[in-house]
Amino acid sequence: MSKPKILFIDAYDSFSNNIVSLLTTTLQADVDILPIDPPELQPQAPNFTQKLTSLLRRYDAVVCGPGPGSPDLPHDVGLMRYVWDLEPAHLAPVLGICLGFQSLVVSCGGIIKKLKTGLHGMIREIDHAAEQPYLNEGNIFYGVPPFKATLYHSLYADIGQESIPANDWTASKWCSPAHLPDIVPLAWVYENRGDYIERILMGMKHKTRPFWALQYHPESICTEPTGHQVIKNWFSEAVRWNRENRRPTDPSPTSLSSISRLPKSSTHGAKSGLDCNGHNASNHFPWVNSNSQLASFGLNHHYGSRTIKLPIHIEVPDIVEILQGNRQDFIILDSASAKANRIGADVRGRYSIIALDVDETLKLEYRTGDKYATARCSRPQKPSLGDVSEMIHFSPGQTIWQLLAEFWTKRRVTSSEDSAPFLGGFMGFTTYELGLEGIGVTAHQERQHNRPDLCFAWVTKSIVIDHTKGTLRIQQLSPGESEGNGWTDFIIEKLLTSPIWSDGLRADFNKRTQLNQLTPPSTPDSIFAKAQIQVPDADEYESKVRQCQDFIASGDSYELCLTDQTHITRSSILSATESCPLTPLEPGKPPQTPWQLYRSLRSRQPAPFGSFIRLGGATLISSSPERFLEFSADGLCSMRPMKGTVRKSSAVSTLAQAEAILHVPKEEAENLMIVDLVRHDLHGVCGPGRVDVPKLNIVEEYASVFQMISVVEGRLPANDDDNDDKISTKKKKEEEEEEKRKTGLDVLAASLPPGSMTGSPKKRSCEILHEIEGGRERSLYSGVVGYMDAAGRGDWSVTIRSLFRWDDETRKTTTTAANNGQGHEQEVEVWHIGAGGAVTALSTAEGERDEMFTKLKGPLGVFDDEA
Ligand SMILES: C=C(O[C@@H]1C=C(C(=O)O)C=C[C@H]1O)C(=O)O
Ligand SMILES: NC(=O)CC[C@H](N)C(=O)O
Repeated sequence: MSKPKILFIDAYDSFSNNIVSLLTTTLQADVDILPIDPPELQPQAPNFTQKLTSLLRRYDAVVCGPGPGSPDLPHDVGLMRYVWDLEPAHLAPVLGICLGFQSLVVSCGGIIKKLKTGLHGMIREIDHAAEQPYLNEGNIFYGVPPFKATLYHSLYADIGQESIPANDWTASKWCSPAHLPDIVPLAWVYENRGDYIERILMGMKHKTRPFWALQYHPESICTEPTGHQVIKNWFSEAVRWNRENRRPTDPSPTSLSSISRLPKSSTHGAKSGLDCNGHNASNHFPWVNSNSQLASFGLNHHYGSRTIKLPIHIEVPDIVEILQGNRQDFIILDSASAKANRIGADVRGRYSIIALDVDETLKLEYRTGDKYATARCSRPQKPSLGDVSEMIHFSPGQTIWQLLAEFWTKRRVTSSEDSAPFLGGFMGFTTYELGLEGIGVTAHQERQHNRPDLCFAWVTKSIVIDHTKGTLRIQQLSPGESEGNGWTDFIIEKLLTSPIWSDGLRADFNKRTQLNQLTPPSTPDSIFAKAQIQVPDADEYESKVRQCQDFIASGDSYELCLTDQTHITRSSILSATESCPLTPLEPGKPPQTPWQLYRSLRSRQPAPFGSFIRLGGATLISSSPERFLEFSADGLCSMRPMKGTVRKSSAVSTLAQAEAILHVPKEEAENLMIVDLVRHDLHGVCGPGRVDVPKLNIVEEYASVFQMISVVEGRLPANDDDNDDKISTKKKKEEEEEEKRKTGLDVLAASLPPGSMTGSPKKRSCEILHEIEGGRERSLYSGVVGYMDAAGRGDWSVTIRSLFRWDDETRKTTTTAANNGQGHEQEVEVWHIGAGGAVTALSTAEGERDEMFTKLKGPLGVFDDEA
């Protein structure tokens, strides 16, 4: 028997791929995905109905999915509302889910209203018609054991349920209301609102047509699997209806180009040669294979390394200070919390990675909206020749991700069993705005700058520190097998003979005197004293929280990660072209140089994903606790969304106390919403049935806060996977070839911006946040930082709890000296710190304001820290 075919109509929800996965795995079906507003199927077009019916005929059944907004707004439901009203001869069996459910209710004459308080990520016992034989005909809940399900909605169906007296409820709850004869209720949830019980319709069927619908989310990780029986029952009913009504079907594949598939289901009708980012596989970048000076950078390199013991007193910045004076660019991924975690099983941030000689490496840069990327490299050996740069033009359909993938794949190096997590390869950052471009949100005003949204350096010389083993590995990718050796010996010699290596106490003294000489001599301390700090206005922030809650109440979002930025303006220590002095902290003085700010932040707030980055005109100093995505060369992708924050205090100082605060429905729901969103992102690249949640809502301890995290894992389709579709055509082979190429980079590209920084559904939430946050760029904040190495592995953190500045954001101001009243001109630099938190229906404005200021406190504190 051929596989069932289902059409899923997607209303731009961040849970859609989870539903497609559920349908594919529980029904062994092929599921095609069609957005609610495909350009080829416009309701105003003259032959729309005919086109729609001929499309539906190709499927055994249709699912109308969840989504932001209201079923009363045509723009929010698009195509959905037309499937209910087709002529009887053209009907197809349909299952509506959430927004799809509400759309069916509206088509039957029901009214949609706002719940007293939205129920997002709330898990409730479903009261369903399991024992109603008289409803047996089409009762998809019949015989289903009790189960709990996750809800994600602000709106509900009013079918007159409130007017039924309590003592009539049991007898009437499964009866069609007299004024809405087409609606047969099949399931309810009862929500205790304190002074009354709200009755919320959770399931229905249409009296005469083949339509069923669920208000809850059957695909959520917290909906009990017992509930999956409802999906099976629905599909049996759909098949029965098709058979009994001799519904005409059309086995030919559709030619609609808006239709897509998750990877690894069978191939009919899927886009050929296009991956999740719309790359066309056959449309390669000629630049990558050209022999231009930059395109051949790092090709045919071999790996060499030497490992030495790391003395206990040596820290990551010490190593950089020994090896990297007088440089402009830096990339340091610093697990500053690792030392604290050395005892015990917690290996978050086990490694630190220092890129060496970043000035001399190749950098690839891209700015959103551009149709090209730039490769650049400086020539320190021949400074008179200046920097080299090449423009790499995109042809239609090409993206920066494809360029990176091609460049990366050509530089593959195999790793041995005991290799470091990073051998060399890409390291860098992306901005929040790069992520917005990927999901089609491009509402930003004309940009007043020319900064890159992505800057990756191809790092060939690096150091990996294993904090658990206490070792340091010096490694190089170099053209000849043994060419690296001389260099690694030289670096080891330099480390071992440096004064601080062998003698911790003496070294500390030496380090200070030695490096003090690097401090620009002409910088009077008074200049630094007055940093102007502009923090968000507390009342305004609270009012923004309330605006978010209005959008949540109207059904436009389920959760919004609201953020704001603090700006610190102070006299400039570093101009764009200058090297970055590695000045140590000076006792009794606040940090001045970027390096001192980094040293200060890492000791104030040691974090597993800290970093110091100077690249592409940006300086980023981060103490991020949040891993975004880690992937292995063989396709295991692990994401670690973080939601739920408690500040450490005398009242909350132990893990048990924090757990008591965080294991409450509000916090768990916030985290669950992002877990389901991340599952969707991963399903989109890994395919149906390939995503699991090994950890849900685990509380972890950090330097100044406790955080709740979850772990979501996806397995990319492997090369040798069985495809149960037996049809072997040339086209299928090509598609399989294409899918084989999926790597962690595809997951990275498909998952930005990080869901924990947007809220859900991602696209609509980002549009709303853009409006509420005043259209300002978040820039590096809410982007990601990390690496993907030459062996195919990667690790990325979310850029939070950090400060950043751009070299081009300096200006001249005139200041008046206090002692003589004279004005003098000086250059100022501006640092930015983003902070925020997830707003839900259950948030309070004061609570969110406090959370934002708590998160701001750590990074902001470095400006008046005294070493
Ligand atoms: C928005 C921030 O943090 C995000 C929001 C969190 C929350 O709402 O609990 C937790 C971690 C981050 O994903 C921030 O640090 O500025
Ligand atoms: N998940 C959904 O489909 C939600 C539907 C609708 N936007 C609501 O909030 O009620």
